[in-house]
Amino acid sequence: MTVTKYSANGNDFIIFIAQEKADRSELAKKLCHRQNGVGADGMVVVLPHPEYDFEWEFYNADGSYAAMCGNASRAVAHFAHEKGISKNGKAEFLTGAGVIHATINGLYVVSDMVEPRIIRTDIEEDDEIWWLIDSGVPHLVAVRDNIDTFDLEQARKLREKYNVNVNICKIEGNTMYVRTYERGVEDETLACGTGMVACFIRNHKEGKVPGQVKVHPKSGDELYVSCEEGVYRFGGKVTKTFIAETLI
Ligand SMILES: N[C@H](CCC[C@H](N)C(=O)O)C(=O)O
Repeated sequence: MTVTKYSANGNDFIIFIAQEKADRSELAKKLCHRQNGVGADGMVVVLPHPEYDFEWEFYNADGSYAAMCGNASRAVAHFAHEKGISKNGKAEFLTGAGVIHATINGLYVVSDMVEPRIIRTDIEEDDEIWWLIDSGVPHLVAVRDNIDTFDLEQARKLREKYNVNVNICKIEGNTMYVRTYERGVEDETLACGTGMVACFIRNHKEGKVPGQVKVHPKSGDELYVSCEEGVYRFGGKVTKTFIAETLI
């Protein structure tokens, strides 16, 4: 089977087209395995849809299904556009969290995120306040002055306790820095789109940042997140890295 590999600022994905929905958890585990497979943080299956350009299935590297993935939404929009599945610089597709509208301009892709939900703003863990925000998938967000260190043991505990992705972030002027421990990868990733959006939502709601910020994830790449007329938008470059014929 031919698969295409993308990196969205270090968050990497295997993408392929299928005609039928299926439980592809085992396949995702195999293909995402860093040594025995192609290696990726997640796997996206592009499926036909009667109303939208396509529908997707998204799986984390551990085979778990997730409703949404911000970085994969940008990568798959570019993939679909290049394949002619979507046209005119736009892609409109159905995810587990709702319909995503993406705009493709060369390698720069912007996804309009689904309506987020601020679930809790009062979670106290280890003497700091975390917000629980669903930006397509659930995220805990803490804001710190310094994110040079990220205690992954603490992140793992919080991930298990709340079944979420765990983010720490800091602000410097109109620039936000984000580090994310990702559910389903069970480690820190180099970027997490819904995590960057969740961090922006907290800081924007707390009046700490304007309506658009530059964001640097762990990879150091530069992306942006904005809130325009109530729509949370997330943009950055994507890179198509490989086309591979799978033998497993
Ligand atoms: N690990 C997430 C899904 C992928 C999110 C992330 N890769 C993104 O870019 O939004 C979860 O299971 O909730």
